[in-house]
Amino acid sequence: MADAATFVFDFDSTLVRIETLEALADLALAGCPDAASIRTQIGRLTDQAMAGELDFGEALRRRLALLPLTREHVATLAARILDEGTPSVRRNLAFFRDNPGRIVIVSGGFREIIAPVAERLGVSPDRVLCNDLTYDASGRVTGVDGTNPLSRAGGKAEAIRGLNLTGPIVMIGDGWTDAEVKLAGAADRFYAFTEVVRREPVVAAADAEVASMDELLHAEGLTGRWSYPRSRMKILLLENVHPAAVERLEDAGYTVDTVKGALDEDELIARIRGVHVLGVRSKTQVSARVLDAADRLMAVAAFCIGTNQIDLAAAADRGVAVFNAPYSNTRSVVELAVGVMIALMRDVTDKSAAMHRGEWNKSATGSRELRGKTLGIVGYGAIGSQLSVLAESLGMRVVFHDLTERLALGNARRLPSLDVLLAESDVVSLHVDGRVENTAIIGAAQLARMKEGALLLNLSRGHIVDVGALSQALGSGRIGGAAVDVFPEEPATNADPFDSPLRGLKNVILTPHIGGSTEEAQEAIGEFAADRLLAYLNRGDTTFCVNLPNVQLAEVSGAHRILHIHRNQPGVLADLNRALAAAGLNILGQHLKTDERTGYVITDVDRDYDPQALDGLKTVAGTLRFRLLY
Ligand SMILES: NC(=O)c1ccc[n+]([C@@H]2O[C@H](COP(=O)([O-])OP(=O)(O)OC[C@H]3O[C@@H](n4cnc5c(N)ncnc54)[C@H](O)[C@@H]3O)[C@@H](O)[C@H]2O)c1
Ligand SMILES: O=C(O)[C@H](O)COP(=O)(O)O
Repeated sequence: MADAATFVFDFDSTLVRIETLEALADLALAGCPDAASIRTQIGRLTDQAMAGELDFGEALRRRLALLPLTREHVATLAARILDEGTPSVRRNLAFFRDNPGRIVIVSGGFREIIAPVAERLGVSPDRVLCNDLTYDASGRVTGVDGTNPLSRAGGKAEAIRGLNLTGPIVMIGDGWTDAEVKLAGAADRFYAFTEVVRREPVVAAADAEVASMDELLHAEGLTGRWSYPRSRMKILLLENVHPAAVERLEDAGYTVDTVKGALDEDELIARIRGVHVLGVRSKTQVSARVLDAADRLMAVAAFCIGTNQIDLAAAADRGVAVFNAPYSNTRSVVELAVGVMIALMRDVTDKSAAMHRGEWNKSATGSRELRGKTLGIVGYGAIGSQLSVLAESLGMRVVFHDLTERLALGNARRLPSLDVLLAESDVVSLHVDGRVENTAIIGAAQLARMKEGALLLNLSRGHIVDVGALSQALGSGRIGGAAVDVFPEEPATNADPFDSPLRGLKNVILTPHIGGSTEEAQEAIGEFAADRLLAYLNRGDTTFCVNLPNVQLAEVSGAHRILHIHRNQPGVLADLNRALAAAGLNILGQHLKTDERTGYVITDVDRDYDPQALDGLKTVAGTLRFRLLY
């Protein structure tokens, strides 16, 4: 049988996330007046050596000579080096511990610092190839043992050859001295390790780049901490999603790309290949065509409330989960609704504009208080019901109409129809969802049923109101004023022009879809939607998913999790369990949830199985998507 590969790891910026010599410099130079300039010189020498521009031995000697380094400094760093482990190395300790005979550490660094890490990883001392510091009688570092090949240029290849290893040798490191090992013929493969630092010449000289231990293990066909390296999973976030989301997703190990504005259908089709998760807000249309062009897509997140811009059924039919952030901007919309109601009642925006033109027009005519007026809320969901509470606290009478049974809060009264509501209300505020059936539910006929001079607010979706009819009703004075935040056609970015029949009309407040655009709401949405995505990607949890059955799941522990999304048709669970049995998988736990369209089965199985056996599960009739998770 062929010998298994030996994995030779560099130390600095590979097994640990620091450059040892720079950390030692920080200790040795504490309180030294020239510290900044010495540190700069050391950093430059390190970079030159790592990029292959300066002989390694020469760079090492020069750097040590610059430092007042003592045995005590070295001991201090050695005592805390275990805290400096590279994140992906720390989560893959099992790989090191399970393969003690297959790991070598090779480094131009120093034995005292490397030894504690080698011990933690289970690498025996004779497989740790590194430099030995020399000290004078007072304990000051004088240099390194010059007989050790690692103190010289090309030393890594020489030291590795000295081990007389059999079988393929895989070198992993971030620096030029690591690339040289393969170039010198002492390794069969070289991976540029870029989790901590990415050096272009090193990547160019490598067989492949790996941004984490997970990617390395995946590339070598080995089992790592995760079933799939997260850094290989691409998340594309459009429409200026809040940085809190980017941070959360990147911290979890995923690769995130961002785009400031929305993309149109063709632009999105051109960008969607290779994307595992797409994040949008209200403007980007995620159509069936887009979903067809997506070859890797697992999930879409609407970093907002509305999901009418996403073809939810088409996504479900492709096993793509869709999430949103249903409550994170509710309060912001409600506050804007209250604000514009008061502004309309007092004609604030027209009066303010006149003042800016130098006109003073002090008058009470047509200005009214909110107190005692009737607010008619159409759509008594999250926003409508919260507006109801605030409006009552301002002294308004509240009536509402909703298609579904909703609990009336406070003294709010449910009305049997939209028409009754329109006839009773001094202010009508629209808070229905953006389903297609709600297109133009407020048109000429409905506006005609409203009280003479009543006000209309639309902070829900643009297509809900026939804006041509509204513009006429406002122009004739039939409607006393309107506040409109959403439009049938909205510009994709701030650089694009805006037009509407509502422009230039008296007592009409137009806002650029900013109902949910507060700092608080955007941050809360970023965090909420990112957390929903992470729960789905990392454990298969579909809580708050808007197009697949919701299943709340704990972290996978001590098992492998098989996620199976299928068309809801008879016999799928039985077929799946037959396939699991045929594959010899031992089921530890199983959940099934269905809706009228789709089924979702989660099966936790014993880890001890032949991975090839899983192929049979993908062929179960009705399968839309299959994923293994651990
Ligand atoms: N302007 C903004 O920036 C902004 C911000 C957030 C949400 N929104 C929009 O606000 C709307 C409401 O959001 P939400 O979180 O309250 O949604 P929600 O789903 O909680 O509530 C919507 C309610 O409308 C009801 N409804 C639907 N169609 C109806 C109809 N024809 N007649 C009567 N009732 C109907 C539903 O039964 C539901 O109770 C959505 O359209 C959302 O996209 C806009
Ligand atoms: O659905 C929403 O939450 C609002 O319409 C806000 O959309 P936005 O994130 O595009 O501002």
